Amino acid sequence: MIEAQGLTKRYGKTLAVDDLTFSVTPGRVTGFLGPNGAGKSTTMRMILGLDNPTSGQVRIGGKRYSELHHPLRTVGALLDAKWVHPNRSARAHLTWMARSNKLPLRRVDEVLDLVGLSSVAGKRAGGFSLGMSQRLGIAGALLGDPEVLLFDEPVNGLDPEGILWIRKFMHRLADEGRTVFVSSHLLSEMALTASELVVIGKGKLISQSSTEEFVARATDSTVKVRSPQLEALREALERASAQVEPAEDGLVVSGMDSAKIGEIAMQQGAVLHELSPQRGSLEQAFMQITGDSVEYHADLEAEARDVLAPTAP
Ligand SMILES: Nc1ncnc2c1ncn2[C@@H]1O[C@H](COP(=O)(O)OP(=O)(O)OP(=O)(O)O)[C@@H](O)[C@H]1O
Repeated sequence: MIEAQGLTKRYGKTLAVDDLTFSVTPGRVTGFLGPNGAGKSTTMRMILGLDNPTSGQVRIGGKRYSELHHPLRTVGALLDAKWVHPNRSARAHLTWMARSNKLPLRRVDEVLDLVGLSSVAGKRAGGFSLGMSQRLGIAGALLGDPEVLLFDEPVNGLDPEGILWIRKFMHRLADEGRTVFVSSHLLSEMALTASELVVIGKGKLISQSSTEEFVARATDSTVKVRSPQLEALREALERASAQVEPAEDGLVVSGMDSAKIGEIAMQQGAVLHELSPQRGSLEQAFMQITGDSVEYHADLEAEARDVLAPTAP
């Protein structure tokens, strides 16, 4: 469990983190979402005691980082995958970490196996691809078998296979009952990875909710309906104050949920061939919620375009 209370960090004139209050619970992946420069890394550094808050506090399992007796057994983190000494092998790097933190050396081979690096354990980390470096970073985070894990932009720059691996691995860690907090500016990625979202912009909390709620709250949900008795159904829905638009082979209904639409269809004796809620994307949700902030809006629009754009042939 991570709990931030009024967490604030000022660097000179820059208010990097502004009165953040949120909590991250065990057993699920919580996404920490916001555009570049929103304050995600600064928040993570404060959670890990690498930076002191200007005001407010953050606790892990009820304690400040500096109060933890065995920090690596409580919280593991991947902040920058490339900080490993390039001439050290993966195994030598993890052994050094285990020794300096008084962790059992048998754990080194266990974590190498967990992240699938056993076969390259003796190779120089400097020759690793980004994906392998991320795995090594994750192995380091897992050395102390901690309950709480923090990952800062873990999929940045990875190929689709690497992204999928990280996503599955995070789900697995959460399924083991751990607290998994992962930052990203990739909105689509977070929709697939996280079931809970802490969303920030300009250092401030925009929302904390389930990913589903975040999208549902911020986008207009509609329901697609197909029926052989379309006209009669359309009239009945309009009489019940739903907004109805024609679609290619049916209707798109807003202002009414699918349960109510199904009841009205039954009363009309209309057969339903389709009754499917259409959800907006996380991108739309973020745009809507942060729409009043021109700076972020532009930034996010560009990001959403990058995320969603098909790659050029
Ligand atoms: N050590 C520092 N000194 C001065 N300003 C800083 C420092 N660290 C961060 N900042 C500023 O604080 C703000 C938040 O930065 P931070 O790196 O936490 O954002 P972020 O959401 O992690 O973005 P990114 O994904 O680009 O890293 C930015 O305006 C940044 O320039």
